Amino acid sequence: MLKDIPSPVDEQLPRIRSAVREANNILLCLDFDGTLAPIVDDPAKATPTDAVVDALEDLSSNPTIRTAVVSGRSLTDVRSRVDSPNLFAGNHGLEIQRNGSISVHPIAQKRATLVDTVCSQLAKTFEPVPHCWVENKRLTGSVHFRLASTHRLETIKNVAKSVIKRIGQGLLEHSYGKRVIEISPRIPWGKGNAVELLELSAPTDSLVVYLGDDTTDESAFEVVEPDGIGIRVGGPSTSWASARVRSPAAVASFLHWIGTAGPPHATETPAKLEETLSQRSA
Ligand SMILES: O=P(O)(O)OC[C@H]1O[C@H](O[C@H]2O[C@H](CO)[C@@H](O)[C@H](O)[C@H]2O)[C@H](O)[C@@H](O)[C@@H]1O
Repeated sequence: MLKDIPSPVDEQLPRIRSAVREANNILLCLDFDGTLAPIVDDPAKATPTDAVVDALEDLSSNPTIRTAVVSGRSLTDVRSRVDSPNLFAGNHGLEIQRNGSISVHPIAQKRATLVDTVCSQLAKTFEPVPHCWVENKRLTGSVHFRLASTHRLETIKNVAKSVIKRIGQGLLEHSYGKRVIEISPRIPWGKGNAVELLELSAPTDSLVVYLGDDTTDESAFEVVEPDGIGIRVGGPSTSWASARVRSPAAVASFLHWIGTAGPPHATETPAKLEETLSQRSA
């Protein structure tokens, strides 16, 4: 499979519908910011839409669908914003909550002190820069610059990169998200690996569906496709996902739809489901 521009989900409905109807169980993995919650200027104010909350609550009573949130936020943070899913992965998959226990990637655990040192230094460095600030998430960190002046962006990125390189001593690395520089341990681990672990907590015959909007979601799409279904939230950019929806509003429609079209309701007529999905995402 090659990275390509995903098709609008409506065009992929026949394939998705038959996969969903043939599945005995579904593992539905969901990114948080930009997927369940619209992007907002202040990360502390990010919250899932009411339609998403309703859809997730409906899904929680469906015994054949397990829901998982897979976020770049810390586990504690994301859990405080959405609580009905069955499984959680925080810090881009470095911490996972399943079967009542939390596991943390052992190397990430060892490098938490280094992340803390880098975050403290970056917070001091950027203190005089308006609208540039650091979110310390213990296992990873984020330098936020959503509202910073455009003319400062290159400097912010260069300074952040050099501090991460100098203090991180090759044990930490940086990556870019939506108006954010992510600081993480340099280890071959991402959301895709987290999804593989979460799959162990779902019935073996589960169809895996993943919805996400950002670069860190790509490793999960890559793991899930082509046997499962990757759905990118946003415009027509290249991705490992095969389908796309426009926004968290369309995500809510998809969640409602999959709850209706999923295993226990496989007898719903396709025309009715298509009509429902297109009405909801209009
Ligand atoms: O994997 P996610 O659940 O999508 O988390 C990725 C990052 O999301 C948050 O930052 C992003 O959303 C903010 C609120 O909408 C926005 O202000 C910011 O510009 C975005 O980058 C979160 O604060 C980070 O910790 C996550 O890594």
